[in-house]
Amino acid sequence: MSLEGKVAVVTGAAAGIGKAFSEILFRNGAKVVLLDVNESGGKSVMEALNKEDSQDRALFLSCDVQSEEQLKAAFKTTAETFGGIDILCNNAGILNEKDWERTVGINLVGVIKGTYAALEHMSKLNGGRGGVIVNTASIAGIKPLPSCPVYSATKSAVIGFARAMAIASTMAGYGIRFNALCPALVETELLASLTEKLGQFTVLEQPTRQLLDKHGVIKTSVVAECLLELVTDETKNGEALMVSSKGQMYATFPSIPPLEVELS
Ligand SMILES: NC(=O)c1ccc[n+]([C@@H]2O[C@H](COP(=O)([O-])OP(=O)(O)OC[C@H]3O[C@@H](n4cnc5c(N)ncnc54)[C@H](O)[C@@H]3O)[C@@H](O)[C@H]2O)c1
Ligand SMILES: CCCCC[C@H](O)/C=C/C=C\C=C\C=C\[C@@H](O)[C@@H](O)CCCC(=O)O
Repeated sequence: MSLEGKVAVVTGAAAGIGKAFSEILFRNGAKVVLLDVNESGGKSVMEALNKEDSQDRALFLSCDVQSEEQLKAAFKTTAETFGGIDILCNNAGILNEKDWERTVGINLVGVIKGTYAALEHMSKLNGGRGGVIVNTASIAGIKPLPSCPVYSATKSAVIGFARAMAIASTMAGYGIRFNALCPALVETELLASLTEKLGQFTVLEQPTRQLLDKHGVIKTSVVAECLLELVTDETKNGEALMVSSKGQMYATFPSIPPLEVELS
């Protein structure tokens, strides 16, 4: 699928991985709507992108993914401004074991709210053009991080949500592909101030830091290249793409023959 003229929405676009997603989508020809709670960061990413050509293809809208109302308003503005939505990156996320309910609210509930609000514009059942939705999960959603049990749980959940929605979409005819992207450790602010973020699991901070020392961190641009693959390769549906300093690999999940129910 070519990105020329396509309309993409990225949550958590003001910094880190979301900023890199916005840049790669924009530079491949998409119109990109950047959603974030960080207004100054979001506006500066928008302005930097719009300086790259003269078509004003980047738009920042302030939006907290915890709010269904704000998400619906942002998608409505996107559709009215650019004439539809083809791509959604549910990327906004935090790591905070101390405020674990907020972590669930942003990392999991925010992804579900974003997806359902986007379906109103993207699903062929609602008059949309179809397209692709990618959830930013984490390798911690496949290989749990003991110091971050709630974070790990939210990331397993968004992988499961993408896989189930992929089957639902095929069965119901939404015309939307659903995938999850699972990075290892990435050079962003999410890895800063770990001591405060781990809460009662601060006792496990040392082995987590050793993980960082052992494996290092990857650049956001490497993760963005993986997003491009999931968005443009129309054969990818219900996939979880892992990426680390060792390279990239699609996750395989066990089939459970005696319990398997044929759904598609
Ligand atoms: N950095 C890593 O090592 C790593 C690894 C795997 C997965 N991830 C995931 O990647 C995603 C992006 O994280 P990052 O590393 O770029 O972090 P980051 O902190 O650099 O960026 C996160 C962005 O999300 C925004 N945000 C936070 N809460 C929000 C909300 N309620 N509504 C809208 N925007 C909000 C922030 O303002 C920020 O701009 C997250 O889902 C994270 O879990 C990160
Ligand atoms: C505090 C770092 C948070 C990073 C979150 C991010 O989403 C990336 C996670 C990437 C990799 C996770 C790997 C998990 C490995 C564990 O199963 C185990 O091997 C590590 C044991 C070390 C420990 O923390 O106890």
